[in-house]
Amino acid sequence: MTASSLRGPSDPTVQPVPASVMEQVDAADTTLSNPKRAVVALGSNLGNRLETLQGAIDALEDTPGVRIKAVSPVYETEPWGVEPGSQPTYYNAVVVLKTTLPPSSLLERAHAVEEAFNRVRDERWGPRTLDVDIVAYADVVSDDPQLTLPHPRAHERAFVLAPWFDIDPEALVPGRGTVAELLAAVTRHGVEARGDLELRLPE
Ligand SMILES: Nc1ncnc2c1ncn2[C@@H]1O[C@H](COP(=O)(O)OP(=O)(O)OP(=O)(O)O)[C@@H](O)[C@H]1O
Ligand SMILES: Nc1nc2c(c(=O)[nH]1)N=C(CO)CN2
Repeated sequence: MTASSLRGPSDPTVQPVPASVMEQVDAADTTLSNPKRAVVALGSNLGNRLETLQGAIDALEDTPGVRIKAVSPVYETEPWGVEPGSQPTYYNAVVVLKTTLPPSSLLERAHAVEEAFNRVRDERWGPRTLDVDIVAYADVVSDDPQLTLPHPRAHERAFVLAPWFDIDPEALVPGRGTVAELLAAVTRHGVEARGDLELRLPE
């Protein structure tokens, strides 16, 4: 549907469509014909971590309007933001995908995938079977607390930047700089590549 097909001035029973609604309709049209690139970070520190990360990748790929384009190596990482030794280590990975979903729908899907893997939300940065964060969506910058883009802490997390750099060394964090320079500025202590483990790109 285009803006002009909705406006139809010849029918007097048709109410004018507010400009804000038309902007949303046009934006959705543009997204549908022009898939956007998004970067999603995955983490798990409870249960079978590798199986859970693979399950999350497969579930994302099973989403209408989502195609996974690249899957990073697996990193084993010390829990960030909590007392050292207070939680099991994480497995972390990053995927790059193309999507026709708008950012809010991609987040909804991310939450549904977390729930499918029995994610419990209690304490902040508590241990979890699965965390699915939207790291970046095209070049969108937003401070909406429901969906802040890029992710407000991604630029300071080696467990996000290192796997992201591996699959897209030229990547930019909108408003922050290149992944390469951000990665050079953070400590990689406690962030180890697990070359013996592998996540598959869905077929
Ligand atoms: N870019 C984003 N990706 C995922 N969630 C986000 C994002 N920006 C804001 N949020 C909001 O953050 C809320 C808390 O998310 P979550 O429980 O995954 O946080 P967390 O993983 O414990 O911590 P962190 O946000 O530091 O990774 C979500 O309900 C979501 O609405
Ligand atoms: N190493 C590591 N630490 C974390 C992680 C994570 O994925 N990996 N996720 C968190 C909340 O999103 C908090 N701390």
